[in-house]
Amino acid sequence: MTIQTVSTNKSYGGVQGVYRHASLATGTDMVFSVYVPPHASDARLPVVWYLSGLTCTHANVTEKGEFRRACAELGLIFVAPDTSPRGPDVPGDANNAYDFGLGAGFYVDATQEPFARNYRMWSYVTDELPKLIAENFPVDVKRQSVMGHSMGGHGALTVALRNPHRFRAASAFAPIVAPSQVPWGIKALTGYLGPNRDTWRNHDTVALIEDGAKFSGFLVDYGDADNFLKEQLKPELLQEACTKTNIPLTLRRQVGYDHSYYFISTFMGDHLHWHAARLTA
Ligand SMILES: N[C@@H](CCC(=O)N[C@@H](CSC=O)C(=O)NCC(=O)O)C(=O)O
Repeated sequence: MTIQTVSTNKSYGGVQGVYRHASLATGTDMVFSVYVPPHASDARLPVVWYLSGLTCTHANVTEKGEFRRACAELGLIFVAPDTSPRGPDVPGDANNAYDFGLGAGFYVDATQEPFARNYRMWSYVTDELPKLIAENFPVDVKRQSVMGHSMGGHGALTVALRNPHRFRAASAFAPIVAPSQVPWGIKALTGYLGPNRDTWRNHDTVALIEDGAKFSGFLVDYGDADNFLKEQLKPELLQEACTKTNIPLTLRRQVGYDHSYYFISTFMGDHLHWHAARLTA
């Protein structure tokens, strides 16, 4: 599997790169970013996966996430994939809405037409891209963790719950925790997976926990001035599910913060320290 370098820039002594490759999973070219901190030439470093939210490409967190200083200090590789396949032949939302189709892959493998061929973001982020990263960057695959924002927070939590032995830590900023119960998720899961709600449970954090999935613990931050909090995010449902099943959850209400990258970048350092503590233990 070959990758093409789009750009590299030195930052905090490491290298921020953007790369393109032909994805077998999605049948399209995909672009992702990787920050590699300064390291000894023979070192293998822990890797943090960051899954982005609706409307994002790799670029949003890369340009606004303010993760590089902490990653350089802590010796963490930071990988940011795109959120959907893209290209002239890739179908999107019928009305060009921002919450389905392009930029809104929801980290599932679609089974419904016309999305099933390209919208395979679950396979992409859990299988194809990890192999590509392992082949091309100095990662220690035994030390991986995952984090995300909003739709990407949903992705991070579901990826962790379904792969508890691969990921040593998982955290989220303002995640969608119960997509089966909120408008963004109902639209996406119906469109990609069809109307049978049984098939949605594997892609719903609260449902996965109710069905017995376990994880060592989560760190979740949300802002109490987030416009999406009450209708789409519902962190109280995650709290209830974790309490019932004894999954450790650090759920923090951040006063005055909204849904934006001003919020994410404020707490990014906290999350990376939390990940590093678990990745280097
Ligand atoms: N355009 C929409 C809101 C879109 C939005 O807020 N996207 C968030 C993620 S939301 C959940 O997944 C985001 O990260 N945007 C990119 C950014 O750089 O801020 C609307 O107007 O309501």
